[in-house]
Parts: sequence; C-alpha cells; structure tokens
Amino acid sequence: MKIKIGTRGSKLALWQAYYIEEKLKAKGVDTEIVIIETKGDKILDRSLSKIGSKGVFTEELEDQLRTGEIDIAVHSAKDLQSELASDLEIIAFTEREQVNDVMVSFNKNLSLQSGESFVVGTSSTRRVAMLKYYYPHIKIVDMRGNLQTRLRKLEENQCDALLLAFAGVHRMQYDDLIVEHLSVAEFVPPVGQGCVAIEAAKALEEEKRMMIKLLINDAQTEKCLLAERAYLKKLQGGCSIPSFGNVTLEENEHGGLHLKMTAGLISLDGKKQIKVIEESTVDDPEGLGIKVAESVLAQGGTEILKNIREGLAN
Ligand SMILES: NCc1[nH]cc(CCC(=O)O)c1CC(=O)O
Repeated sequence: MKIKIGTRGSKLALWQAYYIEEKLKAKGVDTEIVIIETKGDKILDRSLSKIGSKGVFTEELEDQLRTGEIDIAVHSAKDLQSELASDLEIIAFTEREQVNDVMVSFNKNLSLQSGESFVVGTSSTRRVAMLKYYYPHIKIVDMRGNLQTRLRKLEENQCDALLLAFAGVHRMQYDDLIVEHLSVAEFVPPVGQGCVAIEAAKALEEEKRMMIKLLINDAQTEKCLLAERAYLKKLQGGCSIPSFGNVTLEENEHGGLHLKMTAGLISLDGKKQIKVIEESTVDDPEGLGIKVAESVLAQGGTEILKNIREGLAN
C-alpha cells in the first residue's frame, strides 16, 4: 500500500506533510509527497478577507483528492473550512500542539503589558480585533505572507513585532524570537489552531482510510476539534470572521473527562466582545459546539456578524 500525501509547498505545510509521512513510514506504510500550489499561495498582495476566505488554501488540494491524484490532503486544521463538500471528509486529527498565540520580535524587551506603543504586524482579523480590545495603544499593520515572508518584513522593520500561532513558530524553530506568550483566556485561539487535519475523499479505499485513522488520529484531540468545528459551522464564519473557539478536555472529580469550550466573537473594531464558556460530557462534542454558537449568536453575535458581512460587501 502506498499513500499519496498532498500538501501546499510552504515550509510550514511541508513540515506538516513530513510529520504525517513519518508517522506512516514508522509503521511500514509507503508514502509519496505531492506538492500542490493553491490560490492562497499565489495571491500575496491582497488581504485574505478580500480574496474571499472560502477554500483559498484548500481548493486545489480537494480537486486532486477527487481525481485520486492524492489519497489524503494535509492541512492546518485552522485553515480548513468548517463545512466540507459532501464528497469529502476529515478522517484524522493529530495530537494538538500548544494552542496559544505568541508575540515574536527581535527586541526582547517588548511586551504588550508594558503600556508602551509599538507596531504589530498581523493579517488575522481575530488578532487585530483582540489587539484593539485589550491593547488599544498598539499600532497595527497588515502583514501577510508565509511565516518566512513575515519574519523578513519584521527584519526590514516594517513592524516591531508579529503575532503568530505558537505552533507554527515552534515547528519552524523560531522559538528564540518569542518575546511573549499570549494568554489563552484573553487571546482565545481560533478553531483548530495547533492541530493538523487529514482530509480525504469519501471514495478513498476503506483499507487506506482505516490505516490512516489508526496511525494518525488522536481520539482526545478529535473530540475537541469536533466541538470547535461544529461551533464554527453554526456561525457560518470562515477565517475572515474574528471568531475564536477552543475546547479542552478537563478532568472531573471522579477522574473522568469532560469538555470545556471557550468561544465567541469580537467586532472588527475591537469594541464589542462576546465570550461564552460552557462544559459538557465527552459524548456529544458537536452538541456542545452548536449550543455555544447559539448562545454567542443570541448574545449579540448575530449583530456582529451582520455588521462584518455588510462591511466586507462594500
Ligand atoms: N493562517 C496561517 C496559519 N495556519 C496555521 C498556522 C499555525 C499553525 C497551526 O495553527 O496549525 C498559521 C500561521 C499563524 O497563524 O501564525
């Protein structure tokens, strides 16, 4: 059996593909890596929210899943839209990395807490809105491109610091540049951050699907991700919407486990934030995600989404 692994060509995407390849190879499964360029990789001069968030990093990979050119597509779970086409599915989630965001800079003394004003580069609507909400003294500049491009821009002094996911910084071995770990209670991570997801066509041979599930899937991370993705799907928000959602498995008094979800929405100007924290048993993660989404929508989320959609349409 040979598994053909489709991936984007960025260094972070390749890290993810090799990570999956190693897990399969370690159990004697033959693999081949196929690099596929996506629209998100090609268009670098416009912000993601303007290109349209749906599938910019996934469409070309999905086409090749359908033709059987590749057996699986490897994605950052965060980049995978919450609603897949009916002929595609996620068959595995890897064990998750630390989920928090970090601030990266060449200036070791920078801190968001200091009250000092400096320039932070980010293109994430969630990070922009959260900066405005918690740290209004910070100046923000739009900073797109892959990790290496952003770091080059940082080096060129286009900004003083970047906000990034710890997972990507760590995987690219830039830990030395981390000057601050952001609290997950304030900067609640977006759905999927830190997890690698495996997408496949429903038509994939059963033998391959079972093998990949067995060797790659982490059952605990899967529970968390199912809840988070159900939340995002209910909100119908892609990555251009400043939503956040993070689920952890927590121990009960009796040693069993339950799910704890922290999720919400923040307006683009950072003026209004809705945050809901809810716990549930582990057996219905999707139910938890939907319940929290309904609660966020009812507490003003509908209004925030409406404002954002009208703004983006202009
Ligand atoms: N949107 C790009 C992207 N997709 C996944 C990661 C980081 C790694 C991960 O969360 O899996 C990043 C970079 C970032 O947000 O800093």
